[in-house]
Amino acid sequence: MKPTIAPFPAARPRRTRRTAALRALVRESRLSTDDLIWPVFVRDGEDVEQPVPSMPGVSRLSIDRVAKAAREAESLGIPAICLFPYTDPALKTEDCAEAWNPDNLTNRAIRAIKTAAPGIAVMTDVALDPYNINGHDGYVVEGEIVNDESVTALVRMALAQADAGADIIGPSDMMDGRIGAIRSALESAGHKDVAILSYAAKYASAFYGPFRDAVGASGALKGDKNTYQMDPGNSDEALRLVERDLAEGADMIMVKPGMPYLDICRRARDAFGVPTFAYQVSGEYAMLKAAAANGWLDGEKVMLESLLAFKRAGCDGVLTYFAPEAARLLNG
Ligand SMILES: NCC(=O)CCC(=O)O
Repeated sequence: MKPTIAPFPAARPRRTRRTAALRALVRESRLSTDDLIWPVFVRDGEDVEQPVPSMPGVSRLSIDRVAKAAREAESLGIPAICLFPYTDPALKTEDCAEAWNPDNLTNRAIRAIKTAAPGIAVMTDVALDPYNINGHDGYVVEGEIVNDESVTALVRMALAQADAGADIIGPSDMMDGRIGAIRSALESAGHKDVAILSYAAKYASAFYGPFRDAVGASGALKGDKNTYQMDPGNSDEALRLVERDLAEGADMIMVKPGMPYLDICRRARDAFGVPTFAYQVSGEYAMLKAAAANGWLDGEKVMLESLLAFKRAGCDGVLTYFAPEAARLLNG
């Protein structure tokens, strides 16, 4: 669409910016609590809230506290919560068997949330890194991250999460073929209504640093994730991956990280028109929090502006550690 604009002074675009009421009338994108997915870190214990130093305001929560957080999220109008486990290093192995333990942290947390806050959607993460002694999202065999064997394990993990009651499965591992494999396993197991939000365009980014501290993966990770996550220089490839994941049965797609990749959000939205999400990752959160703590930025304003930018870029919603803080402001 080519916008039509009369020559000055017939057109004075400042007319519609003159008052708050006029600006509200012509605003193109809006942020609401409906747009938020809240990522939460789960740890062992009872009544524990352990702050993550590189993510001010974010804590690892014991399951009882996760249930409480879910109730709070529900009352704030946040539609979904996404679980990430901080796994005891003693449970990390080469075969990653804890990943499909029906009683692992994530699966227990799903059940606790379903009891405490049945109205909220529970999203889970599918990748082996929280359970892998090597810190990688797939199996490591002789220094290589092997694809097909990893997919078999990821399917087991996803099935255990669906059995525990997950509403949305979020494969973040970036192995090839995992969406189709998970989709057909879910169908066969009778989980035909469990949705898949595919981390379709997940980049090998340095913005994940604080997250790896939060889930205790920084120490475990040997090497980097460049052979499976995307090269930050690529854009056409992201569209191919989104198309592939949709063809394999993804219901929704994600671009990750968020702020440095808004161009990818826009391209994906325009090309496919499917429910599109972005993940405003830990490093993005940490940057804004650090600048605000120093008084260099207005924390609340940059938070809301950064979240609105995802909507403008075509996203339906955003995974953000700011979710409860943003929701409180949005609810006024
Ligand atoms: N699979 C989930 C992540 O890698 C999150 C990254 C972040 O928040 O930095």
